[in-house]
Amino acid sequence: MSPTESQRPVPSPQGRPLRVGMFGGAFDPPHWAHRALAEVALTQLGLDVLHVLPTGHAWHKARVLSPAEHRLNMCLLAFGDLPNTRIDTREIRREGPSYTADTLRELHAEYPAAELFLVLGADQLLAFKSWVRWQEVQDLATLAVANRATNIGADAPLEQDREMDLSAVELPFRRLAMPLKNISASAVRARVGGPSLPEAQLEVLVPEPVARYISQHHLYQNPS
Ligand SMILES: Nc1ncnc2c1ncn2[C@@H]1O[C@H](COP(=O)(O)OP(=O)(O)OP(=O)(O)O)[C@@H](O)[C@H]1O
Ligand SMILES: O=C(O)c1ccc[n+]([C@@H]2O[C@H](COP(=O)([O-])O)[C@@H](O)[C@H]2O)c1
Repeated sequence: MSPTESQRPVPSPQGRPLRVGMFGGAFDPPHWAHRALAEVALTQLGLDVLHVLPTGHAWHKARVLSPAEHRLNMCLLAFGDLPNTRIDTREIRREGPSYTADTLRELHAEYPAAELFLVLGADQLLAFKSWVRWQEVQDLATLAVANRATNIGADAPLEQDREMDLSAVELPFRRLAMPLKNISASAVRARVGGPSLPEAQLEVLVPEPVARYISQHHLYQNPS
């Protein structure tokens, strides 16, 4: 099955509502922690389908994202072989900012009887109340959250293992159990843009086909 979104309906399971996940991100580039998060969401939430959505216009990010075409191609390479996973291009085709509330509303219309899950990392849970129409997001989907190491800057050492503190979060959310992976896309971009890095070293941070794509397309030579 082609991993890009298809109009083919997801078969209805017997005796329970369909379980549909949404996992959005800049994916600039997609890295191993993104892939691990998609995998634990699929298995721990028992998803019938997971929509992976590269962001279009990320209103909340200060930097300009790499062209959507590259981020989409890298998502196909990073997630394309996962079962029940569709790389969904609607946000990169949408005019204007990517608001998760709009995407979830569309998914709700497409899967009217389904249980929706929004898959995210702890940093985004902590920022959740800054999201546009976050109450609507919460009404439409269960937040499914993996923890993240506290030190996620570009210079973070890979072995950092302190979890973000979610104890003050008053919103209901479901935890996903995932070993901490101190990887961020910022760190990947910084490493590629730093002193020359063999492709093999990049594979510690991103799946091998993504590492090859980054190198073939000379991405992140001038990190921001
Ligand atoms: N190491 C990680 N552990 C857990 N969740 C993560 C991790 N990296 C990213 N995520 C989650 O994946 C989603 C998409 O993240 P995004 O594409 O912005 O990657 P990022 O590594 O945070 O990027 P950047 O460093 O450019 O801000 C978000 O919900 C984010 O919280
Ligand atoms: O809808 C919003 O206002 C909103 C604000 C911040 C982040 N999001 C979404 O959260 C997802 C992860 O964001 P990020 O910044 O970690 O790539 C991605 O799908 C974003 O579009 C959405």
